[in-house]
Amino acid sequence: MSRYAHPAGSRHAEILPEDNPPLPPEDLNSLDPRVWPATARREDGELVVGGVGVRELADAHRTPLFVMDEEDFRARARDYATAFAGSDVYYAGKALLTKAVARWVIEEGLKLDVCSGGELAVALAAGVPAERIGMHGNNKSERELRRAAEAGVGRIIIDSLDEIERLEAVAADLDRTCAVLIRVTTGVEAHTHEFVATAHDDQKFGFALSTGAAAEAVRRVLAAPHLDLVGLHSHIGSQIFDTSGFEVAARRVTRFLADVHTDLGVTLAELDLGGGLGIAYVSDDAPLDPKTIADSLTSIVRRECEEAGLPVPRLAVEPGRAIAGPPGITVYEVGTVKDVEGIRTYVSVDGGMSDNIRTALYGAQYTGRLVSRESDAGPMLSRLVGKHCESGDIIVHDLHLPADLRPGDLVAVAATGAYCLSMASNYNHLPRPAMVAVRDGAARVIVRRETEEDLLRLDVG
Ligand SMILES: Cc1ncc(COP(=O)(O)O)c(C=O)c1O
Ligand SMILES: N[C@@H](CCCC[NH3+])C(=O)O
Repeated sequence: MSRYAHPAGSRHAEILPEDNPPLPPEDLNSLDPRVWPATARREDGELVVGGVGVRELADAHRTPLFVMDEEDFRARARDYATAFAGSDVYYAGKALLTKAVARWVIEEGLKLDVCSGGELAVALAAGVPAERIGMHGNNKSERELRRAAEAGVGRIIIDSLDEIERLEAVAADLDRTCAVLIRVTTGVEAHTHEFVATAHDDQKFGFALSTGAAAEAVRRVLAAPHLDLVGLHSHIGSQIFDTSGFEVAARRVTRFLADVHTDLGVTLAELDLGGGLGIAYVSDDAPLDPKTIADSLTSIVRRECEEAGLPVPRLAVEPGRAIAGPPGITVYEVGTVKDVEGIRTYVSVDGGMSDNIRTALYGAQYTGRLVSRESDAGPMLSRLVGKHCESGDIIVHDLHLPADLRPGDLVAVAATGAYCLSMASNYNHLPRPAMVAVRDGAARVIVRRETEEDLLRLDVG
């Protein structure tokens, strides 16, 4: 399973990925529909996505190139909206946020979660109605809070006592009331990498239920005249493949809703259970479908509320990866193929950790294929690496590519739509790649490639 690798000594060490390299796939040219975008197929041997061939894309837009299957992205957004009808689905913009992406999610009936002033600026520039935006962040500055309050965002998720004071002061100054949720940590440890698990007690997000911090936050917000407490928020982690963690978290938060009701006489109307739903990075990952998740979450919250004699709150979820990840691929050009005798073959491509930091950061697993042509050659166990000055600059640790792979071939890595462009850097002064949206045989640049001028633009010498 493509869980994350874990640092030595981590308490998650029991889920380290297998040390043995995977067996070669039966067919090196196959495109598993669980992993590749919905419209991906081969035509005359070449990968075509959204009706556009990768060679044409690479020639027109160069490589590395992020290619986003727009119809697949929209369909995934719609599936969430349909499965969670009657609830709110906030697309988590941290996964991937561009003006086009923001418009797609709004057109498909979702709302948008941002977690910084920069993401808020993109959302507003895209024309997203402020009331459909929710704002997260464990250290929102006064400036960010002011911008959000001035714009009239629909809700702000409170993450610290300092923020309660800060937002109250801003709202008072603007003479308006801000709707807020309180982010609570439930003590649920999702089975994921410790850098991305977010609901255990010993971390920076939210207010712990177990220590009384959450109850104190509720009291403070209720006492703030310009804050309107509408609900609670809980997010348990990322790349989660089963609902058990959500169920425990939902139960604990619902019990806390009941305590708030009994102790403070306040009925909170909203419950946001966050994002974190896993996707298939490799073929043996088995993600849950939105309907299963929706049914499970709604029934557990309903049951808990009935038992506690509470009205059922309006639910919200915040999927990011599950919408943006699978429809995106990265197309690279092979530059060098180096056989380190008796060990493995290193295939170097024209990007690397600057366009996909997830392998280096989390030990994330990916899969890839030769996509500019088909090949009958046998499998060559390869390590797909970038062009950065780091030996950890690895995109895919173990990947079977055809043994006749040569410089100039195009290789695509699947499921890179989420947290690749959004976490991209300019390390070694590599310009960040473009992203093109492909749909119905047409390609449209939605983020242009950086140039050397862009790299020098901020360097004022
Ligand atoms: C508060 C919050 N909501 C939503 C998400 C989106 O998570 P994912 O992209 O895994 O669905 C995250 C990121 O983990 C998050 O921190
Ligand atoms: N960036 C992470 C997920 C963390 C999201 C924010 N809580 C990833 O690529 O898996």
